[in-house]
Amino acid sequence: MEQLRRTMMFVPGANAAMLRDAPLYGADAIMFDLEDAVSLKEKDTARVLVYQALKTFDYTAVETVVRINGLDTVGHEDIEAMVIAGVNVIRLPKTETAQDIIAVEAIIGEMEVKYGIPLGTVKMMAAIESAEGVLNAREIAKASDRLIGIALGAEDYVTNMKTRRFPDGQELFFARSTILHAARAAGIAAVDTVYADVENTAGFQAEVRLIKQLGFDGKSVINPRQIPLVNQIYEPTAKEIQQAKEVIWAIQEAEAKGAGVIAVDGKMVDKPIVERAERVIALAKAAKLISEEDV
Ligand SMILES: CC(C)(COP(=O)(O)OP(=O)(O)OC[C@H]1O[C@@H](n2cnc3c(N)ncnc32)[C@H](O)[C@@H]1OP(=O)(O)O)[C@@H](O)C(=O)NCCC(=O)NCCSC(=O)C[C@@](O)(CC(=O)O)C(=O)O
Ligand SMILES: [Mg+2]
Repeated sequence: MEQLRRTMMFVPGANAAMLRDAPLYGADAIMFDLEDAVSLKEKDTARVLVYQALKTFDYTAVETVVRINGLDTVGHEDIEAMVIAGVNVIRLPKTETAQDIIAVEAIIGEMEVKYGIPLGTVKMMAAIESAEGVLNAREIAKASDRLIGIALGAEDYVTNMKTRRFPDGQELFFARSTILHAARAAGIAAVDTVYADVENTAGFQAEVRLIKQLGFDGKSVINPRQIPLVNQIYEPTAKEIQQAKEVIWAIQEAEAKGAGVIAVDGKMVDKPIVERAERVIALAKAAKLISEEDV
């Protein structure tokens, strides 16, 4: 079954109530934050709270991700606690080089051996948040078999680029395109950045439509209100599902007859079009819009 990564909700690690309620809002993944949403004096508290939350609450309906601190601060302690707690994915912020990934991977592996967890259980994500990271995106995306995706961290990125975020997102076009290409070349997910203005629904929807058009798998979000807005834009429509089914039925019929290229509704259907139709069906099944037996 296709793993949906339309919405990855940041949850500040030191906020106990948010940790408890986070799985109730329908995000595909919850990203517990030990990094920038946690003040320096709360780093240890947040680590303990997230550890306890992972051990106590029922997060089986979501993918669990923890954004750790860098290895130059308390990242090592974060990794150890999260591997024991059974997190699905560790996200490294501010990734600049493939070596950053290799260093974190080595610690995860060491912890899995130390605590008797099968090697390779804990997956990784890399957030790219600087010019250096964007320029190295290709090597970063291929640095480890544990990587399930790479993400853009645009607030840090625009700061590094000596600009700010604008409504049309032009300042992010190179970074988004580069990260997407790196992810696709490595066969992993591409996750877009947060949208800070929680009250601006129209601006948020416009950004989600743009990143879907570019090809991102989904977006990091910071507030439960943003989740249905993303999911709704990402969900295949009834018309798209019907068209996808017709393409698949037509190609199945053509193959049975030994035909090559065919037409559906006057439009040529070939291999890439069939692949896209199959993806629509896979996404519709993962979102439970149609049953597993359908098509
Ligand atoms: C934005 C706001 C303050 C608004 O507060 P408000 O109070 O107005 O929200 P309301 O809508 O009124 O809340 C209604 C109910 O939902 C609950 N609720 C809200 N948010 C929830 C949530 N996230 N998780 C669970 N529960 C939640 C709330 O507790 C309440 O529950 P209840 O009282 O029971 O009704 C709040 O959302 C919030 O703190 N967000 C997280 C911010 C954060 O994590 N930032 C760090 C990550 S970005 C970064 O670091 C940049 C980056 O690195 C990114 C990259 O790399 O991509 C880069 O460089 O770009
Ligand atoms: Mg950041």
